[in-house]
Amino acid sequence: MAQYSRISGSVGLITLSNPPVNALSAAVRQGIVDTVEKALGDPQVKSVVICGQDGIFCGGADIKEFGKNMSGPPLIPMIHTIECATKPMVAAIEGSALGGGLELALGCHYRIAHSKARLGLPEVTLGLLPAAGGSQRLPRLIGVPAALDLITTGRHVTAAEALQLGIVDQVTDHATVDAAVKFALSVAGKPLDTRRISTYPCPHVSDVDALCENVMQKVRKSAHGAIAPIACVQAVRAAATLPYTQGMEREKELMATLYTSGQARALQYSFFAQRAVSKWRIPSGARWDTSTPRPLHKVAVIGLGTMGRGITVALAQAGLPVITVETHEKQLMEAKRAVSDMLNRGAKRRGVAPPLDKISYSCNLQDLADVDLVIEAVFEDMTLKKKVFRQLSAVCKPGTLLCTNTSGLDVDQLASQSRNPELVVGMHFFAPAHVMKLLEVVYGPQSSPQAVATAMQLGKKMGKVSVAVGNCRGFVGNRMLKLYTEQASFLLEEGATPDLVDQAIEEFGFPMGVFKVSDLSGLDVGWRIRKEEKLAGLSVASGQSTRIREGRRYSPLADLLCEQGRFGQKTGRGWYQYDKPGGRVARSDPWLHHFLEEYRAQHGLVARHIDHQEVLERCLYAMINEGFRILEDGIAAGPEDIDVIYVFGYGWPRHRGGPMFYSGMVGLEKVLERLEHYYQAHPDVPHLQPCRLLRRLVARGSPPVHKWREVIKNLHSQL
Ligand SMILES: CCC/C=C/C(=O)SCCNC(=O)CCNC(=O)[C@H](O)C(C)(C)COP(=O)([O-])OP(=O)([O-])OC[C@H]1O[C@@H](n2cnc3c(N)ncnc32)[C@H](O)[C@@H]1OP(=O)([O-])[O-]
Repeated sequence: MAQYSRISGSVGLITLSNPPVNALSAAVRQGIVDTVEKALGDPQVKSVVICGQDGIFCGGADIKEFGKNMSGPPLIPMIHTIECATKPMVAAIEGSALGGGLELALGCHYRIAHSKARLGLPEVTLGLLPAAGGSQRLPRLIGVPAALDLITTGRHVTAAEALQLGIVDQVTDHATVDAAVKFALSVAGKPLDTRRISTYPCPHVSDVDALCENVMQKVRKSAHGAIAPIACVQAVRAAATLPYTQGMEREKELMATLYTSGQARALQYSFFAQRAVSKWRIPSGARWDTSTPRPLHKVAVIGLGTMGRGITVALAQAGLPVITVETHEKQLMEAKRAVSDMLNRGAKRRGVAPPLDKISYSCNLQDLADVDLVIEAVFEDMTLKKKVFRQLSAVCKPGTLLCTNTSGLDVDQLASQSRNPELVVGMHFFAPAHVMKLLEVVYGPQSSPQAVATAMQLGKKMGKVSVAVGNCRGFVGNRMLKLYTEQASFLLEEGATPDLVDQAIEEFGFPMGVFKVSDLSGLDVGWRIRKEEKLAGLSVASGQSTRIREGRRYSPLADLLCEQGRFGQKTGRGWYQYDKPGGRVARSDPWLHHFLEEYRAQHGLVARHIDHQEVLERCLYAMINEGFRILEDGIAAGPEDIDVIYVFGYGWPRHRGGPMFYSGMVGLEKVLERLEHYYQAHPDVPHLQPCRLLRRLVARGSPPVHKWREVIKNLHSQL
C-alpha cells in the first residue's frame, strides 16, 4: 500500500496508496517502512519524495483501526526513521495532510504543498491528540501560540496559511510531485542537521505558564466537558517546557488516557455517523446511490422573515442564483437590506466578494415561472402555506420542486395542494439558517427519489449536514425535543427551578440549558402553536383541568408566563430576568421562584428535592425513549440519523455522540430500568413508558449501536 519507483535518475518516489484518503492503515505503514528502507538502501537514490495517490497526500491514521488490536508497524518509530534519514526526505502535499498525515510530513525534512491543499491536526475532534510526535514537533516548528491554536481547535489551514506559519517550505500551483522532485534534486547532498524538527528548541515564549493557563481557561469554557482539548494544551506545554524525548513520553501518557475514553469512542462514532447519513435510503426503496438529483439553475425563496433571509444568504453563498419574493415592497426592501448586510459581513469575514448579484427581489409570484426549486418560508401557518402551495403549483413550470421550510407541519397535507405531490419535500432549516449546519429533509410517501436526492444535494451544496427523515409531527428533532422540554416543566412543578435544571443540562455539555434556550427563542412561539392545537388559551374546553390535556399530564407553566407577557429575552423577562428587553445575560428571577411556589400551592403540589441526576434522567431518557419510537416508526433510518440531528441542530455535546449513542454508553438496561421507574411514579405521562424497541434491544443483550439496524429490520418485518 505504498508504491516505490525511482525517477529523474536519483529521486526515490514513495506513493501512499489507500483510497479514498490514503489513511495510514497497518498495510500502508508497513508499505512506508519497506519503501523507505528500499530508498535509503539504494545507492542511486540521493533524495526521496513521499506523496499520496489520487491527489490526496494523507487523511491521517485509519480511524477504523482505532479500538481494535494494533497490528503493523507503529507510527512514531516510522516517522523517527524518516527524520533520521541521511538523504533529504520531501513531502509532496496535495489535497489534505491531516493528523498522522501531517505528522508524517513533519518527520520529513522539507514540505512542498499545492496551493489548494489543506493541512491540520484534527485529532482533537476525534477525542485524541496528535500523538505521533505532532504535539511535540509542531510547536518547535511554528511556535507555541500558533501550535496551541491549531492543535486545540483541530482547524485545517490553507497552503497559504501553512506557508506563512512555516509549516511548509514552498507552495506550488502546478504539479506538486514534479515540484517536489525538482526540489528534492536541488537539496540532494545538502546537510540535514538543521532540518530535523525534533532537534529544534521550542521558540521562546516569555511566560509559557501564563499562556498555557490562558488557553486552558478558554478551552475549558468552549469544550463543555470534552477532555481532549485539555490534553492537547498539556501536550503542547510539555513541548515548550521539556526536552523532546520527555515531551514524547508526556504525549504518550496523555494519549493513553484519551485513546480508550468513552469520549473518543463517541467522537469517532460521530465522524462516521456524519458520513453515514449522506448515504440515505427511504422506505420506498429509493437510495442515495440510485437516485439522480435534478440540476438546479435557479431557485426561489418565498417569505423573507428571519428564516427566509438566512436561507437566501446560504443559497447565494453556495453560488446559486436566487429569486426572493415578499408580499409588500416595504418588507421586501427591509429584507433586501438585511440580506445584503448579512452577505457583506460574511464576505468580509471570509475575505471574498459578497455574492449580492446572485439575488433578485420581487413582490410578484409570477416571477417564479422558470425556477427549478422553490423554498417556501412563509409564516408557520398551515392555511397560509397551503394557499402558497396552490399558487406555486399554478405558476411554476412543470417539474419544479416545491420545498417547505417548516419546523413540524404536515408535509403530506401541503403536498396534497400541489399538482405534483411527488415533487414536494420539507426542508427544515435551523435558525440562523445561514449558520446552523443541520437540515432535515422531510419526505412523504409520495415524494419521488429525485425530489429527495435534489434536496439532499442542495443541502450539501449549502454546506449543511442533511438528514433524510420521514414525515410526522415535529419530524425527528422537534418530536424528541418536545419530550425533553415537557419533562423540564414537570420538574419545575415538582420542586426544581429553571436554574437547577439548566445547570444540570449545561454540566452535561449542552451549551445552554432548556430554559435559557426557551428564553432565547421566545416563549410566544410555542404558545401560539399550543393555542392552535387547543392546548392553551381561550379554546381550551371549559371544565378542563389546567394540568391535564387529552387524558395526559400537561404543564401550563409556559402558557402562564406568556399570559404575563414574559416571552423571554425579547421582553426582558421569561424563565429568567434580563437587564432590558433584548438583554442576553440570564439572571435568576426571585419573581419566578415565588410564582412557582404559588403555583404549586394552588395545585396542591409539594416541592421535593430534585438532584442533577434526576434532571438528566427525566429529560434525556424521555427524549431517548422517543428516539427509539422514531426508529420503530421508521421515521429515521438508523440511530446515526437521530444522533447527527441532535449534534448538529440541538447542541447535544459531540463528545457524547448523540442521544442514541449515549443510551448505549449508559447501558440500555439502565435506561430501561429508569424509564420503568419514572413511568411507575408518573403513570399520567405515557411517554415515559419504555417503548418496544428498547425492550427488544435489551432482550437481545443490548447490542452495540451499529447492530441496532438489524433488530429494527426484524421488528419492522414482524409488523
Ligand atoms: C495514532 C495517533 C496519531 C494520529 C491520529 C490521526 O491521524 S487521527 C485521524 C486524523 N485525520 C482526520 O481527522 C481526517 C478525517 N478525514 C477528513 O477530514 C476528510 O475525510 C477528508 C478532508 C480527508 C476528505 O474529505 P472528503 O469530503 O473528500 O471525504 P469524506 O470525509 O466523505 O471521506 C471519504 C471516505 O473516507 C473515509 N475516511 C476519511 N478519513 C479517514 C480516516 N482518517 N480513516 C479512515 N477512513 C477515513 C470516510 O469515512 C469516508 O468513507 P466512506 O463514507 O466513503 O466509506
